[in-house]
Amino acid sequence: MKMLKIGIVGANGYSGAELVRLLARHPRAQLEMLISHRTKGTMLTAHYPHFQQIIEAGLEDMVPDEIAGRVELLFFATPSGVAKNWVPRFVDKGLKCIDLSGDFRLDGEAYRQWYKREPAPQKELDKAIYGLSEMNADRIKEAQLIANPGCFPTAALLGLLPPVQGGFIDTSFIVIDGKTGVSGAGRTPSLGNLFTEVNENTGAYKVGSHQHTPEIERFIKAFAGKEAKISFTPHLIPMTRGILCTIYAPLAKKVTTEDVRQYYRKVYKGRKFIRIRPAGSFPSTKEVYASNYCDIGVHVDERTGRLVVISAIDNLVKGASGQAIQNMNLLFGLEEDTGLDHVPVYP
Ligand SMILES: NC(=O)C1=CN([C@@H]2O[C@H](COP(=O)(O)OP(=O)(O)OC[C@H]3O[C@@H](n4cnc5c(N)ncnc54)[C@H](OP(=O)(O)O)[C@@H]3O)[C@@H](O)[C@H]2O)C=CC1
Ligand SMILES: CC(=O)N[C@@H](CCC(=O)OP(=O)(O)O)C(=O)O
Repeated sequence: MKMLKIGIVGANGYSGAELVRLLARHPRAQLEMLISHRTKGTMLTAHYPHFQQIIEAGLEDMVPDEIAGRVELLFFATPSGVAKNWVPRFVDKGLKCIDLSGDFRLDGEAYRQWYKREPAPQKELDKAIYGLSEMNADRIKEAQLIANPGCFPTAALLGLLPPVQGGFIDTSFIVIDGKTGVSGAGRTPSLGNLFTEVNENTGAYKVGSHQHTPEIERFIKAFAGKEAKISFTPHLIPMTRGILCTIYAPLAKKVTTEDVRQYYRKVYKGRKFIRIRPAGSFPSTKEVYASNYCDIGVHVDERTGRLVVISAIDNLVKGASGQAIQNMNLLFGLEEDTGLDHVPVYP
């Protein structure tokens, strides 16, 4: 069996280490190069002893010519602003790249506005295919460069797109209340992620200015053909993993909860990682913990004339590294769930 030679840039960050964890048991993946920045030259197990006797590899420096000779697929699990500088030279050499950051998800002008830095070259932005696996599989299969979706956009779009596509809701007034675990902020230390700041505490952040707002609006338009105006507010929750989005939108026609639920089932028929909850059941983050599932519950509120959608994912798996591997599987003609068929960890 031919193994895929894989490199991971940012292998000692949380999403990089999650790629390592999942790929270590992927039947077609060979972890050929683990690359980092400040920690290059050290062993991965020096940072993550849980990999002892499983992945005993060193963290290497970013040397483009060497990488191009050793790997055929390169994941970037680096902060936004890094991949855009490196991806062009790998794409030119024919490598396939999957970027977990926001560098290739927006058009240049929106990136400049929301990320406050210069965008990637237009040639690469034009090449990038948005990796929302359940909605874009045909294009992902043909891609050379995949822009892996953000964690909140994954939960929000998988929850929102079916009722937008079905014409069930008015897209001019969508409210998304997002909640995230602290691992979403990565392993690089910061004041706001100290135990004392986060424990027994909950608050909103980046109100009206979160970089995932234009990403969600852009891909509602791309996948459902509708202009949308969303109000998205993220909240930091004292838990390690998980994203829960509670979405409210005015109904555009008279429907029952069962009508809407049946429509979701039709849209996601055959999609292994989407679980539509039965009547009266709504997801929580623990029910998808450490798995690639996205669980969705829906409710038509007849009193207010609004649709309420609740979607839950694990931010590091379906919200980042799991979906990136799902896209790798699509890209290399493998079954979509290869190496990802994990049962959620509960409790
Ligand atoms: N955490 C999450 O839940 C999610 C993360 N993402 C995205 O994934 C990316 C990584 O996030 P996360 O894992 O949380 O971040 P971390 O802070 O945990 O890790 C960042 C990694 O990037 C490396 N790095 C930093 N700067 C450079 C550079 N200039 N060149 C090469 N490597 C560099 C670091 O290496 P070193 O430590 O050696 O300097 C480290 O390995 C981000 O773009 C994030 O937005 C997307 C969805 C969800
Ligand atoms: C808890 C926390 O801080 N989460 C991060 C997750 C976003 C992320 O990972 O950034 P990009 O998708 O834009 O690359 C945030 O809300 O900014």
